[in-house]
Amino acid sequence: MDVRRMDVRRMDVRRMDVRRMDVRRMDVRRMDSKASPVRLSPVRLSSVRLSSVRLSSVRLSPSDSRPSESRPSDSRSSDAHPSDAHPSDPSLSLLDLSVLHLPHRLEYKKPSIIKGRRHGNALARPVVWESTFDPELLDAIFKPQNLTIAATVFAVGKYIQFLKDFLETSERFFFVGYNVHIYIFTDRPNEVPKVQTAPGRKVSVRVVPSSKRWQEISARRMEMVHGLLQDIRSFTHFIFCLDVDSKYYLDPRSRFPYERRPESRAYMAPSDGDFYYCGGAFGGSLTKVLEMTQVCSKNYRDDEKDGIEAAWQEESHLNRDDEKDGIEAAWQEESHLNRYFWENKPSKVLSPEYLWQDFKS
Ligand SMILES: CC(=O)N[C@H]1[C@@H](OP(=O)(O)OP(=O)(O)OC[C@H]2O[C@@H](n3ccc(=O)[nH]c3=O)[C@H](O)[C@@H]2O)O[C@H](CO)[C@H](O)[C@@H]1O
Ligand SMILES: [Mn+2]
Repeated sequence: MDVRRMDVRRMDVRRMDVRRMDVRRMDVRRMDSKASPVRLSPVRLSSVRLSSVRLSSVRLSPSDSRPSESRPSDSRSSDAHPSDAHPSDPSLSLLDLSVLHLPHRLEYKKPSIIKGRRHGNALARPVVWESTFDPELLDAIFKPQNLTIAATVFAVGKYIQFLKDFLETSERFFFVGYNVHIYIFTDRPNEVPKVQTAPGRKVSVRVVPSSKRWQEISARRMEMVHGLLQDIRSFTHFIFCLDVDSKYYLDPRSRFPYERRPESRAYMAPSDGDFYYCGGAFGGSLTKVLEMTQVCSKNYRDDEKDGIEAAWQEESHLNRDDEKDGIEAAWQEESHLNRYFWENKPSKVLSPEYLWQDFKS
């Protein structure tokens, strides 16, 4: 999937709002699940941080999901452990105190994400960002409490192919050191990959009906998750319900999508780089931007003139369009921009809040 082909909108931070855009109307949907070199830049993709790692996701067209005669009541459970119950644990009752109910039809100003980061927003609820918490401190407080964390993940139809990555990266990043129980809902129990789990962690499978409509698969998760929660409520403290087409990652800079071919003037060695800067929002004083655009455009043109295309054409990391003419840096001007900012550090770096991937609007 090429995220560049998706619509990235410029967001005015003063009027920032969660946008709802149906990604299903985009080309991405028609992507063949077999041919899926996913190029997601770490900065570009909206991400969720759980336990200090990013969870990024891709989606497939679930067109080959099979209809099924079976009904929801076919769901089988193989995972209840009532003997583990510790209902008197104080953290269970504490959770209820955190619920705020909105008085009927009260109108109020939209909470600010910007102010909320430092001062608490209109809801007196923090917006959780990296650096607004200290993972070591949280672990020191929560680990001794012997908490049980559950996660649900649906892998129906061909989405089963995502499960291996999901499970393997969960094992490495998702609440490491806690009791973790992952509940897989699938119509293909025989295809669930075997993944080695550390002590205290387990995975179990619940069989659910197939469906040919992805809308139904996605929507019926609420009902099935609800059913599961009834079974596990007495011995589970927290639950996270996750898309299976996700995986956790902590990318080293050697894996940033910089230009990696030494022939290019945008080349970045594996040990180079600070951040991956996206090309969709930059600015500054006129003279600085003038310098920058001059260097980048000259380097781009000189690369082109050098006719290194023969060598480049063989590069496997080129996307299809690049292969055709073989003259562009991996990510065109963005690659040159990244090289430039490696040598000439920008005076300010904007967070991904300033240019967010819009999946929905
Ligand atoms: C990252 C994110 O915000 N994802 C949400 C977005 O979905 P996405 O656009 O990410 O949709 P999606 O195709 O990932 O479907 C959601 C999930 O349903 C499951 N699935 C779907 C199709 C299928 O054939 N088999 C299967 O198992 C699977 O776990 C998948 O991860 O909008 C959906 C609305 O319906 C859900 O709210 C998703 O949670
Ligand atoms: Mn998804």
